[in-house]
Amino acid sequence: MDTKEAVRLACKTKRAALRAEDCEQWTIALTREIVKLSQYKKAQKIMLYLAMPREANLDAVITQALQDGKDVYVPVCTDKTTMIAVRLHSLSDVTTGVLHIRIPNEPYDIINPSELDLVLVPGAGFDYRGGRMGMGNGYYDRFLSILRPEQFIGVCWNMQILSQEIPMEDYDVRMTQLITETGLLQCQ
Ligand SMILES: Nc1nc2c(c(=O)[nH]1)N(C=O)[C@@H](CNc1ccc(C(=O)N[C@@H](CCC(=O)O)C(=O)O)cc1)CN2
Ligand SMILES: Nc1ncnc2c1ncn2[C@@H]1O[C@H](COP(=O)(O)OP(=O)(O)OP(=O)(O)O)[C@@H](O)[C@H]1O
Repeated sequence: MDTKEAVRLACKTKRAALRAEDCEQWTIALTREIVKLSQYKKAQKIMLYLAMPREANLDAVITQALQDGKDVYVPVCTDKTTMIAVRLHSLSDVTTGVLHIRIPNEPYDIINPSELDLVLVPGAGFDYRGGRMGMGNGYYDRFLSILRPEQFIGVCWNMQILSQEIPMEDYDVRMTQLITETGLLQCQ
């Protein structure tokens, strides 16, 4: 079996090779799939993420959620192991963080993770059993460890779901559901 780092590199390489035009098309379908989810409709406090290039993009979902009057939160990494959820009032009220990801401008309005109704979780790759390959710092594993599985859904492009199982450690948090541009998938 491949090592976790080999799988991570393969996932990141495959994502980096995607065409921007394909990602734009998929974003339209992904947005539609997310906003029709009952979990999305029911959620008042929702954590999304500000996508990196080629990553499943949620900007249109964020715009919709703000319009729907939901409280929107996005991740901010404050050190090598800690990630906090910070309120976002507008997609234009952001700056670029050290990881070259957009983050909200300070001052931060931070929410306790347990108060979130729904967390949409990014990943470099997922498998059909809900295994997740992240960016390698364990930020989401720590963040999600105190939440119930119904509170979070993995988000990626359909081509990022691997047929091989992602190597998982004890601390890795499994998804029970994945959402892609082709729809919702219940993990086995
Ligand atoms: N959009 C998004 N935000 C997120 C995550 C994510 O996966 N996606 N994260 C999920 O945990 C956290 C950030 N984790 C990250 C960990 C490592 C790298 C990283 O290594 N990036 C570049 C190098 C950094 C740079 O550009 O200087 C790389 O891929 O080589 C990026 C994000 C929180 N925010
Ligand atoms: N709950 C936890 N408690 C302590 N350490 C953890 C925990 N979860 C993960 N780690 C540490 O984080 C490191 C990275 O984990 P992993 O490779 O699974 O990250 P990832 O899920 O891919 O990254 P991310 O969540 O940041 O996208 C591991 O070496 C592990 O030691």
